[in-house]
Amino acid sequence: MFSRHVSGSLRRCSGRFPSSRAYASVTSTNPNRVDIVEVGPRDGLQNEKTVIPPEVKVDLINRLGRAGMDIVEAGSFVSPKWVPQMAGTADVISQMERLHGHRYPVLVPNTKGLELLLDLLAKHPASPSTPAPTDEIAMFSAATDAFTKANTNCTIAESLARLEPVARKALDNGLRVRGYVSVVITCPYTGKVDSAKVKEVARALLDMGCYEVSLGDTVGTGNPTSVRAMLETVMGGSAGLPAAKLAGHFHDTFGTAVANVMTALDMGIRTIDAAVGGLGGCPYSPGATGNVATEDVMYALQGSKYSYPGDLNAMVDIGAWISDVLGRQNASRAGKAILAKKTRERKFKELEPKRERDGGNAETIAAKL
Ligand SMILES: CC(C)(COP(=O)([O-])OP(=O)([O-])OC[C@H]1O[C@@H](n2cnc3c(N)ncnc32)[C@H](O)[C@@H]1OP(=O)([O-])[O-])[C@@H](O)C(=O)NCCC(=O)NCCSC(=O)C[C@@](C)(O)CC(=O)[O-]
Repeated sequence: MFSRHVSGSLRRCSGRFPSSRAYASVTSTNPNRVDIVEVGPRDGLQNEKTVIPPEVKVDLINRLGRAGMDIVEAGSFVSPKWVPQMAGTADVISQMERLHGHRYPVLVPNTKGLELLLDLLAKHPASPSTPAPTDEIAMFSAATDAFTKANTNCTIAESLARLEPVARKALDNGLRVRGYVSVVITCPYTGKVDSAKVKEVARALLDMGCYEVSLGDTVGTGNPTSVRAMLETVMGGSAGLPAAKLAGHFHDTFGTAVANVMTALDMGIRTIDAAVGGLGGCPYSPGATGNVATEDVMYALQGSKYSYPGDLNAMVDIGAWISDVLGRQNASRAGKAILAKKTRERKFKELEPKRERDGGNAETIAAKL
């Protein structure tokens, strides 16, 4: 089967959710700079049917970094009994290229996961030439008990109680902490989700010291109307959460993920999670498809007021490469269209000598391609 820049200063957060170690998410002072958290190597690969060899994961992360993706979620320290695809993250993050100014968050579900990570970091300290494997964890809860139980074997309240000491210890060890709330629109087990619950869980994660909470439409049923309504609840009212502390994480099950990204940006959110080639899915969200494709987000933002990291053409090539390696369809619409255009242009160029020889008409030949 396996055949084959941007860095900016981190701003300390202030205001409603003070934490001496917390950081604002936006790495640029440009108010229209969109941070893309490339989640392909983690969210993308965790749902593959076969376990991906560490060298493929390392290759993917290295390619993404070289393509200018400056925040790459590199893996997770979860139970291998629950998500075998993420076993070997320690090897991956100690072997991957660590580029200065880039961030490589890893998912941690409990104290055990954090301890495994801290042991690894002790063995691979930063040096003047090489940054530490990571300086950031991501913790996750959800907006329904049913999903939290399926994903982490506990209720929401138990998960928050479990995560609180993880956040404290991570912050004490100089790590940034990001949070996730899953199933912010629909739960695969209980249906429509109450946005007030999303707000409550996101607030709890921010209060623990998360510098940002990513709101996950895990099932991918959201559309601009439901996403807007959810964000209005989360961000609205006197106790509304600030857009600067939120990120959007949209799966593309119903083909609305790019529209949902644009809705989130419209509402002031400036951090978007995306996966190259539209990889991914959550093992505990049956029927959901991959994340919004990074290439599709980049393409949608072209010519807009928004700037973003990374090189679209390089990402298109990586999307094609990893889809090929995994033997799966490339789920990026923009990626496939750009590749098809590149193929047409290459063929057109290859036919140039023949065209000249035959006195052929360039437009006629181009039309045949
Ligand atoms: C939370 C637990 C561990 C509870 O699982 P549990 O079975 O209740 O935990 P446990 O403490 O009884 O441990 C069971 C076994 O796992 C081991 N163990 C325990 N913890 C770890 C660890 N950290 N690393 C390595 N091993 C661990 C532990 O040592 C023990 O091993 P044994 O004694 O049987 O040999 C489990 O449910 C789990 O790992 N869940 C993770 C599920 C997951 O990764 N889901 C995908 C990520 S979330 C997501 O994708 C959504 C998101 C973020 O993308 C946003 C969105 O789209 O919504």
